[in-house]
Amino acid sequence: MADDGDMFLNFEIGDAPIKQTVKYTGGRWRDRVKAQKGEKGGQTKQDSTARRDTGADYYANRGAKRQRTEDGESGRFSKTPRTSNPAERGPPPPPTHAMKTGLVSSRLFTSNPVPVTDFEELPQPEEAEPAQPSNAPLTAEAENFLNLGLSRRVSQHLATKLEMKAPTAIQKNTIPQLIKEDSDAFLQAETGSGKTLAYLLPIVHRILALSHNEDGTPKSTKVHRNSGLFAIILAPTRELCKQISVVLEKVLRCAPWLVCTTVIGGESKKSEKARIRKGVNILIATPGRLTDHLDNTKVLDVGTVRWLVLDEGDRMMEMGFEEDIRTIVGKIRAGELQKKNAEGVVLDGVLPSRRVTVLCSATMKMNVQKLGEISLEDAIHITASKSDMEKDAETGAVETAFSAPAQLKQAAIITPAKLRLVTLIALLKSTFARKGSVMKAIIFISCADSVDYHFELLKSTAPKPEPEPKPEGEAPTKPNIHIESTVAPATYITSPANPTVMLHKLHGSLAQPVRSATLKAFSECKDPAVLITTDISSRGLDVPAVELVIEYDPAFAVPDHVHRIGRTARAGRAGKAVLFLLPGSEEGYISILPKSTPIAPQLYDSILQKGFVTDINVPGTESGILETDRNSWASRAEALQLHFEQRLLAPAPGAANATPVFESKSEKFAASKQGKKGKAAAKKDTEDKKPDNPLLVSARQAFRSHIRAYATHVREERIYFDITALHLGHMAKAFGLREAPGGIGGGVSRRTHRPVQPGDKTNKTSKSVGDGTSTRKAKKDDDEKDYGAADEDAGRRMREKMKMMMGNMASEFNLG
Ligand SMILES: Nc1ncnc2c1ncn2[C@@H]1O[C@H](COP(=O)(O)OP(=O)(O)OP(=O)(O)O)[C@@H](O)[C@H]1O
Repeated sequence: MADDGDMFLNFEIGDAPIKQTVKYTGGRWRDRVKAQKGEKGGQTKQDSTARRDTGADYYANRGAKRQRTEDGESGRFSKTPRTSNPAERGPPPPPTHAMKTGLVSSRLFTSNPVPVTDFEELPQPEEAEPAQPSNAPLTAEAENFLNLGLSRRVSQHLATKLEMKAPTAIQKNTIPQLIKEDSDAFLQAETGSGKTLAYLLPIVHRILALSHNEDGTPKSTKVHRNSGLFAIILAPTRELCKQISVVLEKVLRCAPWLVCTTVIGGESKKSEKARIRKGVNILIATPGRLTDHLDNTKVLDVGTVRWLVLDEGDRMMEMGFEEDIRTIVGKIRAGELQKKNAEGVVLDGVLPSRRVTVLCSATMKMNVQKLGEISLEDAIHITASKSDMEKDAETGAVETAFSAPAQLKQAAIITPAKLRLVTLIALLKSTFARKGSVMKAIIFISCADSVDYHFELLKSTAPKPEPEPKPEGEAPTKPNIHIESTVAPATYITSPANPTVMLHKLHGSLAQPVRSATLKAFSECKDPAVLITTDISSRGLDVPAVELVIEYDPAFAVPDHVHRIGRTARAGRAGKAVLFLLPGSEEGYISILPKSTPIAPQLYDSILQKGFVTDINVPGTESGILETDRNSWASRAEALQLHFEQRLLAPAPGAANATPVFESKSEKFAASKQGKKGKAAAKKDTEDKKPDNPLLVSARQAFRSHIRAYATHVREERIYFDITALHLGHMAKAFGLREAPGGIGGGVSRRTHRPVQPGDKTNKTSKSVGDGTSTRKAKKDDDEKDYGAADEDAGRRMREKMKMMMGNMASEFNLG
């Protein structure tokens, strides 16, 4: 679409926050007065958090009129420069190539909202004392596993084979309790503090005690895989189940006669059933799948089950597993507790004489209390700090505070919506600027569509290199088909010093083999690696080399934020978490985040400066680098944005005669206006629409899902994430779109409308998914929100916003 200033005036205002006061400076004075009057009648005083920038940013000297005509956003900023203007931090860069050629539809650095944070007043991050790790193992001198009551066999195995000489604080407090007592327990400790082993080790120790004495000598009783199912561990995601299973398998190498297995869906129930039938002592399962087996396959005898562990209990409740958990708890409790197993081995006395439930989480939401009511009886609250536990025991109340690991460095980047994408790339570029500086990073994004889009946008478009020929007689290595669409080089964020960075994507709409293979590829990647993901990866995921977590979209609730950032700084290691926030009300969110050290808000410009200090690699171009006529970071940022926008508008093969797909009503309007100028011009424009570029389709879909997701922040936090204050036009820019596409407020289900991506579950829109479980179940085994009909409240609010926007747009058109 041509960059018609007038047209943009109309369209951009339509995307603006509803609360914003619009000042009209273009057109005839009569129209201006009329519009201003109309505006006064309909709007309250402008919210300070939605203030517009002066438009002076980098181009202060260029005059308001010129800006208006060039960026088409006239009338929405005052003429007084503001102090937080980045231009004051250095000389304003001259017009870039993109600006001169007129190819920029709306400039990145103008008309951005101004942060409310006074950055001058803030202490510099480096001033803060480095904190001592709070989730690290204790020193071997202070404590060891043997002293906690674990058998010599297990303790030695931990020390020699797993290189764990001393327990962590939560392990120190949990292990003796679960070995000696048969009461229910609620384990609450920071992310990465070793809760998994805290509950696994006492279980293994006690099962082992059926057949072995304390000193490791065997008893006359033999225990093997058919001796009974003794423990069931439930976790919300398949990934987490697999991870727990891997940890348990490592521990069980000291007792290879004991067997654990997983039932998690994603593979045939028949094969799961066969595995259970062969005999299993510890079962790890997702609630939906376990209920299915208990209800339908009847192979599980729960009479010998002594432990039920609910790992990440609050997440399971959040995902709608309440009914399944009730069923599981009910079925386990209903069956008679067998004092002896089928072979006559006496279980009571060695194993708990009652059924023990262990609830486990780093955070606690209200729904955990509900879960506690369903599953726990007189539970003891175990935390990492003895004094907290004593306080709880005294008061009879459970302390709800939770914290991030003390050594985790946290920062917030205040970035206007338009600059989000380039700032993200700049951050990644500077992160991976040197080889070996950071090995792995995770980027959290609110929804699967947006993950798909950002992966497609950032991955290399260059054809895959041919595999190196093998010596004669040697079979060629087979490429892993499961990761073909989820792992690719990330050219844009590489540098000459660090030429290979691998990009990965993971979300709940991918088929299970793809999910497992991608996670494995990310964990085992020897090159620096980035994982773009949804909250599917926020819980429990333990990839030790993750040094950076980026919350590109803030979490939907503070506890989720704690879990996300907890993917780094695990078991005493260092880590950094960076949160992207929009200027304005989102900045207030920092005040409610748990932090051991202050979260340092930073303005985006320093990130851009650092990231775009060198050329940007661009896949598929002749020179291999992004060309700008000036070597300034600002011009690189603009050129990169333009490059993305052009990639989106590039014609898809054979699309010239296709029916145009308009991004929004305003685009349609533009086309019809063109029509008035002449049919030939209109036809050309129509052909220029490049309708079927899959990246453009993906960008629109990602944008829509993003906006819907934005509306689903928990109620208490919506004062910071106010959908009505969101500038849709600016946000569209962060998706490489020139303006916001329509169709946001329809309340349609993301899953049914999402374009199918390679590697996606094949029949997710049909009733039956994969192995015959219902769609409802398949959804529940996934761990993402469905931003569709389910969130009627969000849909309603979006519809209201769209209605008001449309109203605004219509009145704006009258000005033209
Ligand atoms: N005693 C120990 N010594 C050394 N490393 C340990 C010890 N216990 C656990 N770890 C390591 O700490 C890491 C985190 O453990 P784990 O995944 O159990 O944490 P968590 O508390 O469950 O975290 P989250 O709440 O995020 O799920 C793992 O890599 C694990 O191997």
